[in-house]
This record gives sequence, structure tokens and C-alpha cells, in this order.
Amino acid sequence: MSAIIIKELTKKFGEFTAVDSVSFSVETGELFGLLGPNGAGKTTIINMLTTLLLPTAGDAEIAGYDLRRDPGEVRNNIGIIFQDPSLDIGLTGRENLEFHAMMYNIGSDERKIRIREVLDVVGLADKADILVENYSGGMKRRLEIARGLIHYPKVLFLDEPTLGLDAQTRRSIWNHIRNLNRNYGTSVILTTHYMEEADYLCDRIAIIDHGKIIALDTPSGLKNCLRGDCVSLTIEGGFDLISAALGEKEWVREIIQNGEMLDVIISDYEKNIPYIFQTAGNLGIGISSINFSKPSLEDVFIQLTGSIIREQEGSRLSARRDRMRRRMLR
Ligand SMILES: Nc1ncnc2c1ncn2[C@@H]1O[C@H](COP(=O)(O)OP(=O)(O)OP(=O)(O)O)[C@@H](O)[C@H]1O
Repeated sequence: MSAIIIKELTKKFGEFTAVDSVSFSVETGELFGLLGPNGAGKTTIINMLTTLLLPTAGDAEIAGYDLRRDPGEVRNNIGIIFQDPSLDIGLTGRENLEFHAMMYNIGSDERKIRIREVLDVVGLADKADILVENYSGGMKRRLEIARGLIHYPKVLFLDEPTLGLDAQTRRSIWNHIRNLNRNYGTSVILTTHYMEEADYLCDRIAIIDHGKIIALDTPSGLKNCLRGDCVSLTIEGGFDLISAALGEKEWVREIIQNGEMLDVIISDYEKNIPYIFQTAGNLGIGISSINFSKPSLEDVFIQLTGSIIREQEGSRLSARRDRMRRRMLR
């Protein structure tokens, strides 16, 4: 059964189309990612699916309930963790959870059980009685996740769950999201513009740009659509010899010489890389350095949109990595 079914969902703000006839389904128990740059339309999709925003056109079913006909039942069956923190920092973690559980009419005994349970899921049991104003950014995020779980939602929406957090905290949040998905079977739909996050966490990813889905697949399915892995060798001469020898192999897709470097685009590198060494050795060609890169989701995004995710435009990639990437994408 599908946790979410979306049919041609559209949102216009005046003349501007923020979400343009988007259709996809999320299976029960799936961890599904909406990946795209700032302004792509991810939050607008989440806001429509969580009944915060009326669609201009299209339909959706969430946890078996129709978005337009049963918005109340949709709300009862979902949890939402927003981009902007919405905790009461003057209360303790436990008090925040108490308050939220009461809003869902969860009785006092059951409340205690559930609060203990969700605190365990996010690893905050020993910090529950500290004021939230003394929590770190990562702890606040984890408390928000715990709060979103308190009424046992069938579907959990996470809008940029690790925005602005450091790498270590981000990884810890990822593990908590994975655990709750595995242990509770909660279907999760999250938005992110972090490629690594989508790759690490999601069973499937929809890449969104300018309000449209431009690709939808598993992370490996998305990456496999590219040309192959790039092995970049620095060798001391013998380019023609080694190119001819490697060029006979069916797993070699392309060989490009660039100064002292030879870029070999191959499939199945784990299996085939020893053969490259062996060939060079047999021909008496010395390899002074070797570099290897697999296609990343960022490469997929570049191929699909012709640009890197806009937030990352400022970060400079090394010339070599850039060059290798272009080889893989051609
Ligand atoms: N209430 C609104 N009125 C007018 N335009 C809006 C409104 N809400 C969003 N938009 C526009 O719709 C587009 C999609 O915005 P949205 O917030 O969904 O993008 P996003 O992919 O979630 O980006 P981010 O990663 O920055 O959150 C943007 O161009 C945004 O400016």
C-alpha cells in the first residue's frame, strides 16, 4: 500500500507556478527524499501534503485519506518537522513533549510511556529535564523529531531536517531518522538540498527543479544512468601502448589523455582496477599517482540541469575533480 499518492499536484502563487503538475507515490515504510536547490518547490509540496497550503490543482492521498475531503484525518496521521524551529525554549524537553501529547489528547499514563519511548528513539532520555534554551542545535532538532513522533504518525514529513547543522550532528540525525524508519516502519518524506543526505538516507529520491520532478529513482539507479567511474592515472609515457591495451576491454568506455594524465572511464571498478595496474606493469609503464571517482548525485544533478546545486556554487571543486566529473558526464 502507498503511504502517499500524488497526482498532478500544482501550486501557483499569482502567475508564478511554484509546483508544476507533480505526480509520485511513496510506499509504506519508505524513506523518500525530495532533493533540489533553494526555491525548487520542495517546501511548497510538503506544505500542500500537510494541509497547510491549498493546492491550485491536482490531488493527493496521505495514509489513505484524501487531502481535500479529509484534511483532519490527514493531520491526525502525519507528523511534521518544520524548517524553522518551533520549540518552546523556556520549557524542558519533556515539557515540550507533554504539551504536544496533550494537544493530541493522549492520556496521562500513555503520555509517560510514549515520551520515554520517543526520547529513547532520538537519544535524549538523559537530557529530558534540561531547559531547551540550553540544548545544542542538534539536540533541538532531535527533540523536534521526537515531538513529531509522539502521536505515532503513519507518515512523517521532515523539511530540511539538518539545515545549518555541523557534519557530525547531521550524521547523528541521519541515524536517528533511519532508526525510527526501521524500528517503527514510519514512512518518511524529507526535503533536502544536501546531496549526501539524500544519498545516505533515502530509498528513493525525486530530484526537483523549478517546480517539476526531473528524475525519480533509487540513489544507485540515478547514478547508474551516468557514463561510468573515472580512474585517473599519472603515467610516465607509454600513453599509446596502454591506451591500446586497455581499449580492447569491453569494460573500458573511454580513454582520454590530458597532459601527463590518462583518464580511463570504466564500469565495475572494484573488479577491473587491478587489470589496469597489471597492464601498466606488463608494458613497463610506471604509474606515479592514481585517483578514482564514482559518479555522485551531484553529477546526476549537473547532467540533468546543467548546473550545480545553487547553494554549492560558491564551493570550489578542484580542477582535477571537475575535469574527471566532466569526463563521466559527457
Ligand atoms: N507564499 C508564497 N508566495 C509567493 N511565492 C512563494 C510563496 N511560497 C513560496 N513561494 C515561491 O515558490 C518557489 C518555491 O519555494 P519553496 O519554498 O517551495 O522552495 P524550496 O525548494 O523549499 O526551497 P528551500 O530549499 O529554500 O526551502 C520559490 O520561488 C518561492 O519564492
